[in-house]
Amino acid sequence: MIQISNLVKVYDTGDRALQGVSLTVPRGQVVALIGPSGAGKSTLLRCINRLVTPSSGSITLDSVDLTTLNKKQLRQARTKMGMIFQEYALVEHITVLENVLSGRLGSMRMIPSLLRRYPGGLVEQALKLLREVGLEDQFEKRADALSGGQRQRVGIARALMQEPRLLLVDEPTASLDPKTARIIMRLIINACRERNLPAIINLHDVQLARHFSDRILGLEKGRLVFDGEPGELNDEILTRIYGEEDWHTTLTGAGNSSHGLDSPENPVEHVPLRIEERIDV
Ligand SMILES: Nc1ncnc2c1ncn2[C@@H]1O[C@H](COP(=O)(O)OP(=O)(O)OP(=O)(O)O)[C@@H](O)[C@H]1O
Repeated sequence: MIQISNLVKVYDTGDRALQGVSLTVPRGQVVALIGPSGAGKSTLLRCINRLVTPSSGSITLDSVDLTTLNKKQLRQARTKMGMIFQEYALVEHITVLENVLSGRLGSMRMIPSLLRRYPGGLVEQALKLLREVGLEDQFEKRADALSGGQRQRVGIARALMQEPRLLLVDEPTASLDPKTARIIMRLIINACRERNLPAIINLHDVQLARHFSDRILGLEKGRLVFDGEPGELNDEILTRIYGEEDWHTTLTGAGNSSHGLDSPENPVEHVPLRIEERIDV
């Protein structure tokens, strides 16, 4: 469980990116974080993994206050936070398998980690994760020989390799086509369901957020202006978060046939990937 209390971040430039954000995400809950550009979504994720130092407030992951840790404790805490990035952040010149294994480097002892000597059990675990994301046949390929969708699958497997207690996901689908985006979201959701893993997913795509998350948080100018179930999102709330727009088409999917998403009242709970989804991307 992650608990955030009255989190404030004021950058040196004076930008007040977060202005007192409080929230609790219990185990197993998948939360979509939405909001306009500059609302503070990335800052919130970066405060949690402490790439950014909060100005005040507290962030507690499984009873450990992340804001008061020294360097060594922080390194340890980070091993329990799996990150998935928009641009994948893979090491291009090494194999898919090595990229997945690298998820474990942070929790290995110094010398084996420097030499990248992974115990046999870890290799089996990485291969199992590659099977889970549908990439078992590609384990020897170099990362730079993969498509965007395949790269994101490696990113997911690498984050899961950490055996995290929390997943932090920053725009996982922004560089992908709509169908691949759905496949990737489904993989993330299924992984969380299976592991009872909480996740905070920063998303620009409101339809994907409504379709795949358990809960939606709306940030605007550093403040939480919505916290509710996907089905509660309506024109009025979207206007509060993003400003005036014809939100009807976004909410109904009208005029956006490429997504063709189901209604949030009938969400995808745990959907196995179809055969073509395992090999297409
Ligand atoms: N390193 C930084 N230094 C100074 N100001 C920053 C820094 N990073 C972000 N900001 C400011 O903080 C505010 C929130 O930015 P943030 O990137 O968290 O928003 P966001 O919701 O993630 O936006 P986007 O959706 O465009 O990525 C903005 O006003 C931004 O200009």
